[in-house]
Amino acid sequence: LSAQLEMSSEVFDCIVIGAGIQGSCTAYHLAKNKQKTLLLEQFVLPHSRGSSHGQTRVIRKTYEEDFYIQMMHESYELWAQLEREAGVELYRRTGLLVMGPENGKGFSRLKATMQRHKIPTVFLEKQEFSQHIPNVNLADGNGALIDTTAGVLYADRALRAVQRLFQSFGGVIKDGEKVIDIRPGAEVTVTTGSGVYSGRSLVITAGPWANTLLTHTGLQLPLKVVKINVCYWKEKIPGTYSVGQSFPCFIEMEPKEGEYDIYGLPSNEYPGLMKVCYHMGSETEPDERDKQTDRGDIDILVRYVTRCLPGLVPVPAVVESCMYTVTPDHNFVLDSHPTYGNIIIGAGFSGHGFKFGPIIGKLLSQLALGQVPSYDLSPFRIQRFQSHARSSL
Ligand SMILES: Cc1cc2nc3c(=O)[nH]c(=O)nc-3n(C[C@H](O)[C@H](O)[C@H](O)COP(=O)(O)OP(=O)(O)OC[C@H]3O[C@@H](n4cnc5c(N)ncnc54)[C@H](O)[C@@H]3O)c2cc1C
Ligand SMILES: O=C(O)[C@@H]1CCCCN1
Repeated sequence: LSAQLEMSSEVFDCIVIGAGIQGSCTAYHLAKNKQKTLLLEQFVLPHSRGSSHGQTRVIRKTYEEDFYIQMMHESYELWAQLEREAGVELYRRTGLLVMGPENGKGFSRLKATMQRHKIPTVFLEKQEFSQHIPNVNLADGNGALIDTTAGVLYADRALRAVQRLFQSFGGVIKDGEKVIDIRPGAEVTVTTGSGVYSGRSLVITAGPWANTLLTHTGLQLPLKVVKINVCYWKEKIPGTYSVGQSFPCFIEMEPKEGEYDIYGLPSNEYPGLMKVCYHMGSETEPDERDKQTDRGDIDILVRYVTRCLPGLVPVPAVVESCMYTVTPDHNFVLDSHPTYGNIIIGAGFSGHGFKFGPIIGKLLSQLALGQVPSYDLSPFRIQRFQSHARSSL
């Protein structure tokens, strides 16, 4: 068999494993910087088995942490640049409505951060809420604000555009090639089902499969993979919550129905259906995703839709599947390997990484090139997990 393997004699400047949004954006930045780059993907592209598929994602600056807001300023610029380079629309501005307990820690912190960073925000008083946002019930004691710069990213379209641009800069994509071995060294050797490749540096952006690949490098991260039921709900009157009616995306912080946020996007990609999801799911093996049939999150959503979104039929009409790879603090992992400096890791995007794709790609490419990253990456270091045994998840 080994004689049949393609023994690549050329050495790449960099090999990227995983063609989700993070790996594709990293490969794009590397190729644009004239690095000879190979992007390896286990499945035939496009596929819907990881975390980056589906039509839409929320983009927002609405974060409690300063470091995410700072990165999002540049990420918006980089998305706009990608739109220009690819000649396609990737972003649609809708605004983002955030509702949460007025005096709760999360909502107060969010409000303060938005004001401090001067993000264009409208604060809605209880009495004017229904005039601005019809067909939504604001819970007693909840405050509401709108980040007017937020919107929707066309995810599938964005992924294709970034991969195409990467190829236009001379990058090589090999899909349907699962990496089965990694040999660290000054030149890292990567073996797939049909080839052996070497690179001066390696970036691992394998989404839910991060720990499977990291096994080959003697490292395990405290990551929990969960299956998300992506629920679409039918509008009783078509268009009630539609992007055409200027209905915004929304996040309900600390909902009465569950421990985690509930969020939604205006009806758009499937006319007459609005996407409303729970920001957590049940643990799964990435290769056996659909063995996970827990519907506890859907029960939470049914109660929420009944209480807050009276214009929707409170039974999901369409349920798609996606996975989150969650770290204990829900912050990303952006770091070099603790033992092998030329192996770079982007992982644990915890269900909120898509909007950061272009800036994460830039940061991971800087790490791969041995450059000083343009943001302080201390919130994303592997070292922060030292006190976390895997079992503490
Ligand atoms: C339902 C849902 C809603 C979300 N909503 C938002 C949102 O509104 N806004 C937002 O910003 N983010 C959101 N996110 C999060 C965002 O989509 C993810 O953070 C992001 O897609 C993660 O990308 P990734 O490249 O790390 O992972 P992935 O897309 O999973 O990519 C990893 C790739 O690596 C490949 N791979 C793995 N192992 C190997 C191997 N051995 N050999 C070769 N290839 C391999 C996989 O096949 C896969 O293609 C959401 C996620 C989900 C699931
Ligand atoms: O990243 C986001 O914006 C979405 C909505 C909120 C929860 C996480 N996923």
